[in-house]
Amino acid sequence: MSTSDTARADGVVRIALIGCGTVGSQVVRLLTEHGEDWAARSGAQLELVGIAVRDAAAERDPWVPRELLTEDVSGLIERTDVVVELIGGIEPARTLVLEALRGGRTVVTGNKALLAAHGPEVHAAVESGDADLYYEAAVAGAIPVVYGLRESLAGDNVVTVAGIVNGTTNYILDEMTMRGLSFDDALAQAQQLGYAEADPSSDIDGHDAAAKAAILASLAFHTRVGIDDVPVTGIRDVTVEDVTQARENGYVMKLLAVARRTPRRGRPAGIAVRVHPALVPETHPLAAVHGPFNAVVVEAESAGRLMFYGQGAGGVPTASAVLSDIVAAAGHAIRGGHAPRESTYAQLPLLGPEATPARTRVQISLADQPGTLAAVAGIYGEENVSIESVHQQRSDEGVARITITSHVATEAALERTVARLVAERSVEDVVSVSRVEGE
Ligand SMILES: NC(=O)C1=CN([C@@H]2O[C@H](COP(=O)(O)OP(=O)(O)OC[C@H]3O[C@@H](n4cnc5c(N)ncnc54)[C@H](O)[C@@H]3O)[C@@H](O)[C@H]2O)C=CC1
Ligand SMILES: N[C@@H](CC=O)C(=O)O
Ligand code: NA
Repeated sequence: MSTSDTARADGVVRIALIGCGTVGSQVVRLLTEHGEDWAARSGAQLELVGIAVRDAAAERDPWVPRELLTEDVSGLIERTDVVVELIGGIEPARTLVLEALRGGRTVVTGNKALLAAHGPEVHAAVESGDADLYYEAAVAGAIPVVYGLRESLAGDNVVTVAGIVNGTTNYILDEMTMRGLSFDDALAQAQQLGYAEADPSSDIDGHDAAAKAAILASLAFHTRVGIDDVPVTGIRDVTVEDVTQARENGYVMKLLAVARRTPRRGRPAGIAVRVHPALVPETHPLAAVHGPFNAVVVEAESAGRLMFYGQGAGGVPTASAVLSDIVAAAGHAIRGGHAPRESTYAQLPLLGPEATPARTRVQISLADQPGTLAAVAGIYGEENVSIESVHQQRSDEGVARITITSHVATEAALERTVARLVAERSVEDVVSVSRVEGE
């Protein structure tokens, strides 16, 4: 008898929770507080049969039933239909998720690190075990963007996905921009509020956003994209001066995950996925995303532009996404049917820097003499980078501060341009190089 046969026989879907931290504890609360609603919506009685923890004696939130705590994870998995993995990280999460799926148990997880690093293995286990995999919480917390791409946009062709998908870094950049807080103080607050990963360097260095970008790109473009396919720059080097100056010039600095499909403006077919800080015009909807909030803008051929906005981090909002997956899984266990499987039929190639579209805003200090600006413009021209605007801020003691904003060029051409600016004799300093997105 398979696990869903058992569930169908008695109408009870047995749930194992692995990990009872920021998100897991809220899942326990919501499961117990609103059990009647979940039963009515899924047609199943949801029974939390155990909570696997590392230390059963540790202090817990008052609503966590102590009698359900166990340190025997495998023993717990064997007794259940749906396994909710909320420990995070690669091991032992990978082994436990594979064990559950191969045993025919549906898995609900918020673990983007695991999915982005071991997606093929996890999805293969889904196929082998005839169970389902749900991961709404893995990308942008409460925002139903996994559902949106996997189900709502299954009848469309996505062209671009661009968003703020890490609450911690958005909180930090926002506090630096709006309140002038230092990076360290803003990070400490984000940790206290439960937004940051157990190891916050994965937020700050962009790896959490890169994992989410890989998952979003895989869903959007029906192509397998892993975390190693995503070039990433985090926000560790962003200073209060950078964000302040951006603001003075009509931009807001955001850590963006961007995934684009070409052909676009005559470039070859493929996809480019990136995570990096970028200047967004203050009139763009992403500029208005404050605090730990996330937003994902999707452009699709027929639907046009869609924007998903909401809370991307924090125990309670993330638990909402986990609960929606649990209710869907329970409904399928009782009534039949499956969640959509991994779709990778398109297998579009990943574009390198020579084919990846990008724009930059470069600030240089330039000797204020005849012909120096022409030399700089010549470098842009020779590298086939079209200049959108040139702005001279001031000229002190024979040195002019110039800001050059490019049109869309390739990443490689922009990198060559900057390297040549650094080597150009009349350029005293390349003060900053920022990506520009969203125009
Ligand atoms: N906190 C957030 O805002 C969000 C978190 N997520 C994801 O949800 C998952 C959980 O995140 P959090 O609750 O924030 O993490 P957390 O660090 O607060 O909780 C994880 C819990 O798992 C426990 N644990 C670790 N290894 C274990 C093991 N072998 N057996 C049993 N328990 C074990 C830890 O002791 C801890 O209590 C992660 O994959 C994370 O990326 C996703 C979206 C938002
Ligand atoms: N650490 C993450 C939490 C959810 O994924 C974030 O800050 O967004
Ligand atoms: Na989500």
